[in-house]
Amino acid sequence: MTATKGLEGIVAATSSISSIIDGALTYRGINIDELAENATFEEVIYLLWYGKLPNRAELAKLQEQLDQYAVIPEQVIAQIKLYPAQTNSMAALRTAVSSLALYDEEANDMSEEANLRKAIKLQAQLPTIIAAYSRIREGKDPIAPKAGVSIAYNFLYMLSGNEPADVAVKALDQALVLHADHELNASTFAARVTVATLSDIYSGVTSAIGTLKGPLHGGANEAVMVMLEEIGSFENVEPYIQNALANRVKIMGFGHRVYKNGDPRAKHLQKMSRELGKLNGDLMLYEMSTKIEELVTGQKGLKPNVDFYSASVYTTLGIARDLFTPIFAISRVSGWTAHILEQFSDNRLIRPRADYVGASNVKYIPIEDR
Ligand SMILES: CC(=O)SCCNC(=O)CCNC(=O)[C@H](O)C(C)(C)COP(=O)(O)OP(=O)(O)OC[C@H]1O[C@@H](n2cnc3c(N)ncnc32)[C@H](O)[C@@H]1OP(=O)(O)O
Ligand SMILES: O=C([O-])CC(=O)C(=O)O
Repeated sequence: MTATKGLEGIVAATSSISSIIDGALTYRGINIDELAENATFEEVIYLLWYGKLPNRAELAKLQEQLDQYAVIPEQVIAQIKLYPAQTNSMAALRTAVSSLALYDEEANDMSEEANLRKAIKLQAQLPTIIAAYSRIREGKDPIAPKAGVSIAYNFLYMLSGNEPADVAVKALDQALVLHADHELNASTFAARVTVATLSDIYSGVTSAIGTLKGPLHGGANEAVMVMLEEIGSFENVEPYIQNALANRVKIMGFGHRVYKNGDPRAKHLQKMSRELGKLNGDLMLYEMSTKIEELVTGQKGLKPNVDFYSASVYTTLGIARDLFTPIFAISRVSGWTAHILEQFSDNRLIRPRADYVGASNVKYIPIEDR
């Protein structure tokens, strides 16, 4: 038995949810470019869960269900109020999502209907949790979700209490479409491993949130913003990046395990970053980002991934840096739950082997002789 470090190139599941073939990403067979240009996030959620685009009645029913479940239990709000002031936003989300299960009577009901209902609840409640966490730490009261509006609208509304601008809602909605699913990425794999033991869907999503948090995965969008802030000016891009590359420092938001010729989602976020920058009358972050891309791609051949331009997009939308990865989770919970439902539908325990490289034939030494 020989191990493949990081399971690179290993096919570990069959799935009909999303594919990456020859550098092209599809959700249920539909190219991401078409979805990014035309679909709403709610249509994508339906597509991922049910395998087809919804008609008007089906979409209206999903909207009704999301409205019905968007309010989070009072006890979860009360717990968020007790989190220490400096709590990491993804740790807060992970803890709050785990505690949702405590107040859901059907948390351990493994029937298909209950699992689908819990997927809808999770999708509806993640934005409410993150917005509540954001307001509570600012010393403000959480704002209740509105009915009849999109997840993108509701999230921006619950953050500020103001009606969000159409352009902001549209940009966030497109970002949510682009982040919704991505084959067997690390957090989705973690979710599938968890539920393949026949553990519950809340446990699966909690595992996934913990996995998305890391800077080699979803945490990279926040790390990109940290880098942009450290660089601070367009003039400083070149010396900063040259120094980082010379010292073999990883440039956040570049490279990908699967895409070697570029992430098809990045161009949409780049375009959004430029358009929002123009509208705001401030293209500095966009221009710094394109300069970083020119240098990193030119010298290392590494291309930007989905996390790179999302940093300037979210900042231009006025969103706090540490909410970037939680926003990724608002989107990706649609994919995680689709994969969890798929795993349940044809389950087998996921239990690979390890190539043992430790010592052998070692004798036990009594404690007094050590
Ligand atoms: C939504 C997402 O999860 S997208 C990914 C988000 N993560 C990031 O943006 C973090 C930065 N990128 C990375 O760390 C990596 O490219 C990963 C984690 C995405 C992919 O990792 P892997 O497939 O394991 O590639 P690995 O880290 O082995 O890199 C291969 C080579 O490219 C280099 N490399 C890869 N990414 C980068 C980078 N961002 N900056 C500089 N060098 C890099 C590595 O140093 C390595 O070089 P070497 O062979 O000379 O040692
Ligand atoms: O697929 C991956 O390894 C990471 C990624 O881009 C994603 O999860 O969107």
